[in-house]
Amino acid sequence: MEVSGLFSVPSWLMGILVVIALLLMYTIHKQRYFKRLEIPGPTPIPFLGHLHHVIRKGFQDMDMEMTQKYGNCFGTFFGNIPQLIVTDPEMIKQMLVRQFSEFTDRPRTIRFTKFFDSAVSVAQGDHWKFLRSTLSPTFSSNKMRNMTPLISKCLDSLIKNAMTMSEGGKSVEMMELFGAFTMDAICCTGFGLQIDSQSNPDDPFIQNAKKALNISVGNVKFLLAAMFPELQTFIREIPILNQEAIDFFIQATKSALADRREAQPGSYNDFLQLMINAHKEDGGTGAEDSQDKDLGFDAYKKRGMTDAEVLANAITFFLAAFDTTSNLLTFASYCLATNQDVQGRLRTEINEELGKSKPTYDNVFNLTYLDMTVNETLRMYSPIQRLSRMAVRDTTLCGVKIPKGLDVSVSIQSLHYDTKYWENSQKFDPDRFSPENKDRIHPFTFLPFGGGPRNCIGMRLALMEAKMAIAALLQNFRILTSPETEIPPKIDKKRGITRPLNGMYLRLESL
Ligand code: HEM
Repeated sequence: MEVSGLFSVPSWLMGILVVIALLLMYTIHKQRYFKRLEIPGPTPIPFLGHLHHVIRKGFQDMDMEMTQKYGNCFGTFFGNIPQLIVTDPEMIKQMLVRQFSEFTDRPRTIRFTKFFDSAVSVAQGDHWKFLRSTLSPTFSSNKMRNMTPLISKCLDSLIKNAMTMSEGGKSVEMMELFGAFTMDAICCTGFGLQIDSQSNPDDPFIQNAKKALNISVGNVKFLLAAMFPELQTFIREIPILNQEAIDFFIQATKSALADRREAQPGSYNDFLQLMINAHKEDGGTGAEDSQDKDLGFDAYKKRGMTDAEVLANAITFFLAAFDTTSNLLTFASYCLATNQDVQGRLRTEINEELGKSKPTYDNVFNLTYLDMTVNETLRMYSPIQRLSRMAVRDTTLCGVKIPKGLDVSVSIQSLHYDTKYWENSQKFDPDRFSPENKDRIHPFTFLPFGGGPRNCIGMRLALMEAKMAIAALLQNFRILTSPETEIPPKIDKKRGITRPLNGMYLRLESL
């Protein structure tokens, strides 16, 4: 082919150049999204957007650096998918609470395995409303109170395990200690399963939970979906979770379900049972039953939960509860080891209020300084770094135009470290949350469990478990740093969950 009569280019090369030009036009058009809305933000790289920052720095550091530079509302790109990052408390309040009806859904930025479309965390519209209203009663204070004996049993194993691991003054890897405790607690409170992963760190539940959560974003389907969001209708199965591990949990849940069907009515009082009660035998079966069309709230209620929904939600609870709660405990122990004054004050409170009594739901929720300490740990090391909503229709948020479908993400850590709201924000200081100071905390600047009607459904369970475990640990041990303790701990940037990169080694001295 002749170009302007000057030189000739083979047609195959011309074809390639045209395709490249079209692809470039596509990505440039996509990435002009925020320019069209007049929203500031860093310049994206064609196709990748800001994915290279996510991979290199992780969400936490990327969000904090960009917030410093572009303010509390700016646009970024996950591949070619626009994401508005917000840290303005007023905008957050509007989105999570006041304008919730316009932001009911979480974006399916990348549509992972179709199986999870039936999970309460992923479901949208009336399907979410139905699942949330069916599952919420499981986490009432009364249900939590009734679970005290189950957690108490797991605490006995935690203390026994801590004794063994710390024998001879050895450093204890706290992620391992608390990972096993959290797994035992989820299994018994959620599924009535008595596993003792604390005596057996190679327990398949622990191993598979770790495997399942080892999220990999380096696969071709994932990158294609980020670069060409339109293809997501066709690319529905993006295997970022480890399928072998998910299959393990599917089998474990199926066998727990089979046990229930043979058990006497009233034998179980956990959330698996609640789902079974809401389950309809002639509902759909199998993962294919996931929701592609919205039936409407009343029709869902009438239909009850399907097999696919029971399974997807059981597994979601496993996964949502494991890393979050165990990392909260890991960082709480680090904060106590590096702040002996706080640890001393907390032990005094525990001794005065509990003495030698075992921690229970009621007695730990009465401990003010424990609550302050847990909150400050959650501020500094929020296990979840971002929370997201999607506009279900065109709207505005505090004057900013938000088109339907836009992913609006709140950078939790940027908020938690913002010196406008938190004086000396790098300092661990539980007194920020004292009854006298609490009222001075700017609303919607502390969001470890999210906010509004779609906040964390498991918050009460997580706080109960964490508070009972800290109280039991301080009744039995002094937590100290060891030569292996990394101060400050490096954070694993490759995960959306805040966890130490190199483990958390501390010493536990028996009291
Ligand atoms: C320290 C522990 C935990 C932390 C920090 C945490 C944090 C969060 C956050 C930030 C969200 C998003 C909220 C929002 O978008 O506004 C969330 C949602 C969720 N969490 Fe948790 N979580 C924890 C423990 C748990 C536990 C123990 C469970 C279950 C047993 C759980 C189940 C869920 C579910 C199912 C959702 C989605 C709720 C919905 O979409 O309706 N989480 N969590």
